[in-house]
Amino acid sequence: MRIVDVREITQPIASPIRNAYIDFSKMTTSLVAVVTDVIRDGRRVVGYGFNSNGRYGQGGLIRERFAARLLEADPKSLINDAGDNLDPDRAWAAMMTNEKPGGHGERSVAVGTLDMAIWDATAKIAGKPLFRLLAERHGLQANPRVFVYAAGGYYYPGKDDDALRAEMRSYLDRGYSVVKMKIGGASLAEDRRRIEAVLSEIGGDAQLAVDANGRFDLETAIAYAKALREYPLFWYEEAGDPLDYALQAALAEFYPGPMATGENLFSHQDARNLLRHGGMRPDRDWLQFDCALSYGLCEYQRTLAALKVAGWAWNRCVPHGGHQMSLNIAAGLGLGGNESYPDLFQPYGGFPDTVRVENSFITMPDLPGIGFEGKSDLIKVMRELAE
Ligand SMILES: O=C([O-])CC(=O)C(=O)O
Ligand SMILES: [Mg+2]
Repeated sequence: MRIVDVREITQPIASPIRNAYIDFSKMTTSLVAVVTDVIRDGRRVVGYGFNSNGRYGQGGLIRERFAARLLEADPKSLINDAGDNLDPDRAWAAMMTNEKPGGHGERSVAVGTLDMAIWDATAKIAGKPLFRLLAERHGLQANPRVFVYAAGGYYYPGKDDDALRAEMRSYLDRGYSVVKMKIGGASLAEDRRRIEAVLSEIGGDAQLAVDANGRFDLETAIAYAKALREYPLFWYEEAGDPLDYALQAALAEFYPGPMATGENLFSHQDARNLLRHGGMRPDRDWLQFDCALSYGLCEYQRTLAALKVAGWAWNRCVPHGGHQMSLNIAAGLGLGGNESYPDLFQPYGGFPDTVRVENSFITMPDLPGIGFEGKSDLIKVMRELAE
């Protein structure tokens, strides 16, 4: 068996929303297909992947380096010892041939996108949902019930507090009991007003998390901490620059509630540095590393190993990104849950069509692979690329 083709297309996921750092008016994603010569249920097995929102499509890197290396490798070097399936770690090693360590940049997005497709193909060839394959590999019991929260609350031209409240109410109506909104894209006084509007809307029905997208310097991060700690927030996310571990550690002195960060750390070494130097507290804080931005699931397993060494439980991880790949990792390896964007980044984000959110939990259906075939709008664009 072998990989016979790797395809990439860069697709728009643009919208007029804005967080404290960027707008999404030109946002794109790379959609990739890893085509194999294996037939299952009368169909050629094709693995699919895409990168998470927030970083752009990686067509150049994928086509020039990472897909090219997969196709140039000796096919036998990419499969397992039994010769009956792909070996994602061997494929990962082939992609990373002649890449120096450090300076992770955005090649981690290109590799993470292809890694998603390789794991999708691997689980399909094994005839199992990825979350079950992962649980077996780790000697764990899969738990198809996964916590999900609704992310949104963006700044948007002309959006007033009533529109923000209506948005949050609509997430509650769709089964969520934790919602997230953006802060840091307005003055502290304005953000306080927005937060209070949402808190009064959701009352005791839900909890609110806030996300500053790395906008604040230390002084501003602390000024917000002093204001935010008066509210019963689910978490205070990405206050400062993602690589400023000293800022994060200093912030912990002013913010006794849960902090969250990690979506812009793209390697297990960066994650380890956060745990070593970022003052994050394993009893209450949350880690948001997103495999689709950070070299994929092969690397994410190394990140989880680093967590264990640092004394962190895997259920402190609630990945960024709202994709089914992280849902599988959560269900297979016991993460604390996953992000979800009920109104954004379609058709890539979200759940298979049959899935309903109840009390902020979903149940994973038993679909082979990552489960893309269960989401009709998504599998349609995927098949246009490769089948
Ligand atoms: O607005 C973004 O870039 C997405 C984000 O931070 C999140 O989902 O936590
Ligand atoms: Mg965020």
